[in-house]
Amino acid sequence: MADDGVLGAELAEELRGRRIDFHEVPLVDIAGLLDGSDPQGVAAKVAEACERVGFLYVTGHGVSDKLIEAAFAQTKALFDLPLEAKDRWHIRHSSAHRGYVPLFEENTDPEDTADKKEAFDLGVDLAADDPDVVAGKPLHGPNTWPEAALLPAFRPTIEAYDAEMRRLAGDLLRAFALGLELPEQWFADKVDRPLAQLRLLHYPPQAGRIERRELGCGAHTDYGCLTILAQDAVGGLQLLNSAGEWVDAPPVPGAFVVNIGDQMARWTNDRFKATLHRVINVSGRERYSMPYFFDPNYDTWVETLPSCLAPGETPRHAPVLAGEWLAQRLTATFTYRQQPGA
Ligand SMILES: O=C(O)CCC(=O)C(=O)O
Ligand SMILES: [Fe+2]
Repeated sequence: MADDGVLGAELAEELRGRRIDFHEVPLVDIAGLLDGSDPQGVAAKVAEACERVGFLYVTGHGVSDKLIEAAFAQTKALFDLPLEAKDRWHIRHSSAHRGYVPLFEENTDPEDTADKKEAFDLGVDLAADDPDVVAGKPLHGPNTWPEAALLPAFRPTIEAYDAEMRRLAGDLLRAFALGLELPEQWFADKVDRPLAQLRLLHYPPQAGRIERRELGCGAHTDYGCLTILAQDAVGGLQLLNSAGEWVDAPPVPGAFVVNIGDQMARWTNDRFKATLHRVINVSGRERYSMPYFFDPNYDTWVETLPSCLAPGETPRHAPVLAGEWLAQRLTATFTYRQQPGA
């Protein structure tokens, strides 16, 4: 528990219906899914965690420690650059929501003022002549890359890490499908041109009494299918449990934090839970994290899965077009997207 006493009550109120029962975040080793020895057994554990908590730690994921460390090192090197350099890659210059996001640009919780974190946002790197890019499809386009002369290892390292995240997201979706009594590949054609976002995040240390406007990341649920988070050893991620208490999700060496986003909750009629979480860095140290948000293809309709409806039960959510949902959530939380002409 790391509650400052200022925030809990107010933030808990608006999400009362979504609170769930959990006292700790389960840890699931998914090696038996990856090597094919026990996909059903892994899927059952993953689904249980998604149903009860909406968050799990994942080990046995096959991503090398070296690659994770290298990606963190590049993340730190990027944020260590002077603001004038980072501002050249400001996200407002991108037609596809890619690039540098300064402190307080983003506001994940509309009850707050803004987030005390800086970010660098990447996505599926599409060429300028890609038909969807030419057609101006929202969120489709090229990444913004720092000049190679400044950070030579940044692009190759981050591209390698991004590829591993995409692979792992596909593996987790196979587990989700099996856990939801669907064919293992059920999600595959809905996510083969995904609106995946890799974000590199930096949270400066916070001290003293922390006001709502100065949370590292305000209370929110994620917007997509699933999130794979690498966090450094500093800590600061909290989840809201069923009793309205914020509980810590501390770093576990070698494990990713995986959580369910809004679209998977909608798909499953809330059988899989999109759980509120936030970040407050009271460690006195710089904190870095790398969440990978895996969202379906822009044109995928997310509507209640028949396998998630009991006889006589009706869907709780209207169908949404995945890309429109994501674009709306981003516009609601990023100041630059709300400017005229953005
Ligand atoms: O930095 C973290 O630990 C989590 C960040 C997060 O929840 C998000 O970016 O959606
Ligand atoms: Fe999040």
